[in-house]
Amino acid sequence: MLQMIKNASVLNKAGELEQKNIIISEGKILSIHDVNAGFSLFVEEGTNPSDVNIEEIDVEGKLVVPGLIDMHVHLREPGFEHKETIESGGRSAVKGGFTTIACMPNTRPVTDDPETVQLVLNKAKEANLAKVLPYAAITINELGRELTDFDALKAAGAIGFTDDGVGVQSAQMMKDAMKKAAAMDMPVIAHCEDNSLVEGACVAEGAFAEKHGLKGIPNESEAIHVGRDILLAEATGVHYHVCHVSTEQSVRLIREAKKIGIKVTAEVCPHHLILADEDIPGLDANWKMNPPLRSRRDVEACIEGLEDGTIDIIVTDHAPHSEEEKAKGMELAPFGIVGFETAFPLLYTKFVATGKWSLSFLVEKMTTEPARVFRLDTGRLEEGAPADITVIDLNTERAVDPTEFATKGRNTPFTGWELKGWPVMTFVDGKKVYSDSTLS
Ligand SMILES: NC(=O)N[C@@H](CC(=O)O)C(=O)O
Ligand SMILES: [Zn+2]
Ligand SMILES: [Zn+2]
Repeated sequence: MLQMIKNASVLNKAGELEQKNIIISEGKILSIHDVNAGFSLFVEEGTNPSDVNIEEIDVEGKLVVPGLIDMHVHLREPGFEHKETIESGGRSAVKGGFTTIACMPNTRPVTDDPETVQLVLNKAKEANLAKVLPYAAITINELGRELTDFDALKAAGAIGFTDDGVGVQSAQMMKDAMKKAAAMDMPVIAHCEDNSLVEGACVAEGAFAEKHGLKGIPNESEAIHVGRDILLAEATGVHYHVCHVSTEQSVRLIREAKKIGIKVTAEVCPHHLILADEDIPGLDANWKMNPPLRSRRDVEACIEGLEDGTIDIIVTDHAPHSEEEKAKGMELAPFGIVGFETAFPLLYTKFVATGKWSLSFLVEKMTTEPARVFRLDTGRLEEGAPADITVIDLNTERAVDPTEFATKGRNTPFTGWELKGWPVMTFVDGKKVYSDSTLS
C-alpha cells in the first residue's frame, strides 16, 4: 500500500516553496514529484495507475518539512513517571512535529548502565511514536566520581555521553571522558555549570534577582565550563557539544573555538532566544529553568550566534515537572519547562512571520543541522530517505493552552501566547503518528 501526501508546499534548495506530491512506500520516501506529473513516474511499466492501491492525503496549503529533530529532551522514564513517560513524551513530541528525539539520562535510576538504555529503547519501541535516541551518563549516577562503561553503553544503543542536569565538576573527569569518547568516535554533550558559582541560586544575576532579593546565577558559571571543555576538546580531539547555550560569553568562546578548528558544536533553546529575565512577571516557577533566563543582551548574543553558525541547532530541553512541584515557588521548585508543543510555533511566529529569518533557516536548524551534527539518517525530504515528515499549518493563529498539551507537564511560561505555525500531521517511517483532530 502506497501513501501520497498531495499538494504539499515544500521548500526547495533555494528556500522557495514548491507544490509537490510525496509518495511513501514501506516507510520510505519513494518519490517527490511535481503535482502535475502523475503516477507514471513511479508505477512499473504496464501497470494501470488506477490499479495502484494508494491512500491520498491532501495537505493543500500546508507546509511539509522533514520531521523535526530534538536532540535534548527529558522523558523522565524510568523513575519520574508522574512527570512524563516515554509514551506521553512521545505523544507530545509528535504533536509538536518532532519525529526524532534524544533523551537525557537524568532518570531514576540514571541511564548509566546498558540495562537502562535497553529499557528506554524498549519503551520507545512499545510507544511507537517518535524515534527515541538515548544518551547515557558520563559518570555513574551523574555524581561526577566514576566514569560509566562507555563501551557497554554504546553497544546497548547510547548515542552519546552526558551528565545533563548537572555539570561535570572535575576537569580531569571530563578529560578522561573525552579521551575515551574520542577513541570510540562518540560525542560528549555537556551541561555547562560550575556549582561553586551557583549554590542556592534560582534565577540569573541581574535586575530580576535584585528586585526580589534572590541570589543570582552568574553568566560565568556556564561560560567557565564552556571554556574549560573547549580546551579539553582541543586536547582530546573529541566531538564536544554544548547544551542549552544561554550567555554572551559562551557564544564568544564557541565562535573562537570554531574559528581555529576545534570540533565543537552547540545548541540553543527557544526560550533563550525569546525571553529575558526582565520578562519574568513575578515569582512564578513556570519561568524557572536551567540555565535561567538571562539579560536581553544575552538573548541577542544567542540569536546572533545561531544566525552566524556559531550555534548549530535548536533543541527544546523539554523538561516536564508536575504542578505540585512547580507550585513550590521560584526558590524551591525544580528547574525546567516543557517545550515540544510550542517550539515550532514560537520560533515561526517570533522570527519567521516577522521577517527576521527565512523559513528555510528555521527548518534547517531543526532538521538538516541536527542530522548533520549527530550523523543521523533523517532530517531530509529526499527520495530514499525515511518517511519522517511533518505537516504544518502556517496560517491559523491559536493561543497556547497547556490544558490541551499531550505532555503531562503544564510548566510553560508561554500560556496564552497567540501563535501561528502549528504542526497538524506527523509521520514517522511513513506511519501517521499524529493528526490534528480539527483538521478538515
Ligand atoms: N533544563 C532544566 O531546567 N531542567 C532539566 C535539567 C537540565 O536540562 O539541565 C531537568 O531535567 O528538569
Ligand atoms: Zn542541562
Ligand atoms: Zn536538559
